[in-house]
Amino acid sequence: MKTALTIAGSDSGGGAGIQADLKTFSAHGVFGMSAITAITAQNTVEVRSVQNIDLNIISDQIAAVFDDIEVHAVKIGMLGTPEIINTVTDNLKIYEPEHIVLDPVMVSKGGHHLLDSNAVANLNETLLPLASLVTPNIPEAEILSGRTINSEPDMYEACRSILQKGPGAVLIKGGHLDGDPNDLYYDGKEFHLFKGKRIETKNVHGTGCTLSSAIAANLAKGDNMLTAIENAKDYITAAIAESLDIGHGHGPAHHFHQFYERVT
Ligand SMILES: Nc1ncnc2c1ncn2[C@@H]1O[C@H](COP(=O)(O)OP(=O)(O)O)[C@@H](O)[C@H]1O
Ligand SMILES: Cc1ncc(COP(=O)(O)OP(=O)(O)O)c(N)n1
Repeated sequence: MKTALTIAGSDSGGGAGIQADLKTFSAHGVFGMSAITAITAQNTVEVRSVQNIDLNIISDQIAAVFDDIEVHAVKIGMLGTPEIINTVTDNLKIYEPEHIVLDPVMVSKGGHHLLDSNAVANLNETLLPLASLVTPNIPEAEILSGRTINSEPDMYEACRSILQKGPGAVLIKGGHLDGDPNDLYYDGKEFHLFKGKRIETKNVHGTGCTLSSAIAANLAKGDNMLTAIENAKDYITAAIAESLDIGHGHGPAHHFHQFYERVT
């Protein structure tokens, strides 16, 4: 059985964070494991409060998994502070997993800051160079690249700037632009536009978490990077198309356990 580890925050509402990641791993037939970096009191409407986890406990969770179990891919989500970023980086340098998908979570859909603004430098300098793939949304890509992104052509220059910070590849997600949600990939050699069709729904909570963990699951199962992203894009599109009207805000994506049976 293939395995994947998510290093991320908990969302009590179950739509994003660790909960979305583990549901996604499971739907892909991958055994999911977790190292929790923060506990958020969150629902489909808002993030009410956040408790960051003690650095030693974060470190111990990662070590406990790697010391015992073969990890085929790692997904990284909410990290919160410069100190948490440094702790995670130090551990990844020790265990050197083959695939690291970094979702540089900064702000929740409801506008709550999930990453200290003074932590972006740490993200750029320490963690980005270790990532096989970094998957910012448009506001995150603007911060990482230092460029304004108003259109698809702007995404190309932002990809180039982010790649210079050292990740193996970058995928800028286009969900926050008007029009169809196309995601742009760049690995220094080629660009690839993963085209989407916009689904009219408010229920898009946790879509970024779901996409990045689906990519990690597909890499764990042996897909190459482009195939892993293509398959993950199909997964998130189906998960949004049949997203759940749970709660009073942005409902969650629907994780189909029969996803592969449905499409094959
Ligand atoms: N309304 C939508 N219809 C179809 N796909 C969408 C929609 N909104 C977002 N997506 C896709 O979901 C994924 C996550 O997108 P995005 O919303 O940009 O990230 P985040 O959740 O990190 O803010 C991307 O593949 C994006 O293209
Ligand atoms: C604990 C936690 N981690 C990450 C997020 C952000 O998730 P994302 O997939 O970007 O979804 P939205 O917040 O934009 O709905 C989160 N909210 N909580």
